[in-house]
Amino acid sequence: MMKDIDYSYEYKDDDNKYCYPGTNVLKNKLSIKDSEMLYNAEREFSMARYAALQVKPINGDFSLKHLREIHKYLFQDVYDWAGVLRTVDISKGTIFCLVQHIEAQFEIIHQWLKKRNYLKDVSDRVEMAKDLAYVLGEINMIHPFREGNGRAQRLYIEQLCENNGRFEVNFSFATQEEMLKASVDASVCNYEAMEALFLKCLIERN
Ligand SMILES: Nc1ncnc2c1ncn2[C@@H]1O[C@H](COP(=O)(O)OP(=O)(O)OP(=O)(O)O)[C@@H](O)[C@H]1O
Repeated sequence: MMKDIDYSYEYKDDDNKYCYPGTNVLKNKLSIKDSEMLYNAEREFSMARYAALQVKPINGDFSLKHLREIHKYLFQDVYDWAGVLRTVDISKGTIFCLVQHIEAQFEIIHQWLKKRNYLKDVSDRVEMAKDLAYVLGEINMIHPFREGNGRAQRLYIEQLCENNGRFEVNFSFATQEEMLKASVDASVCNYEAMEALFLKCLIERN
């Protein structure tokens, strides 16, 4: 049973620069000033871009630059700051990485992956689930962007699987609640729920 925590974002005052004055609506290229309309439009645009990247991924070295390129592609229609690291500290019950540590913290994960040849040699499904759970749990805690972290990091993970060649990951096999619980648990270095989520979502290719 999940604790009753408010998972909406909280920001410091300097978040104002991301939003239209007096609102919590993110400034956007579509000039939408209604939060529900923006939510829907942003989902539609990013879904189309997400599908395009699934067909033709952005090649990269799984560095923060690579993740930024993915985010930029996904949100290019909606936000000027697509692909740009956030400049405001954020929390959702969980306090995410402080702005000044984002690059260094991501580099730790990048080096971890590099040492493991970007998981290219993993052939065991359980081992792959364990490694991906760690990577996603940690990247989620970094939360490099003001919005759109979930979508960008899921694509990044899909591309890690693609790079391995033996596995595919289909996140639609897990619910949003399962992802949320797994993410919250991972924030205190408990990766069990995230591993279980990957065991549900990882498919072995023929
Ligand atoms: N309290 C929390 N602790 C840790 N992770 C959280 C928390 N609340 C949400 N998350 C995770 O943050 C991610 C969503 O981040 P964000 O809202 O920036 O991305 P999004 O792409 O806009 O959303 P979504 O993942 O719903 O498509 C999800 O993976 C979610 O599980």
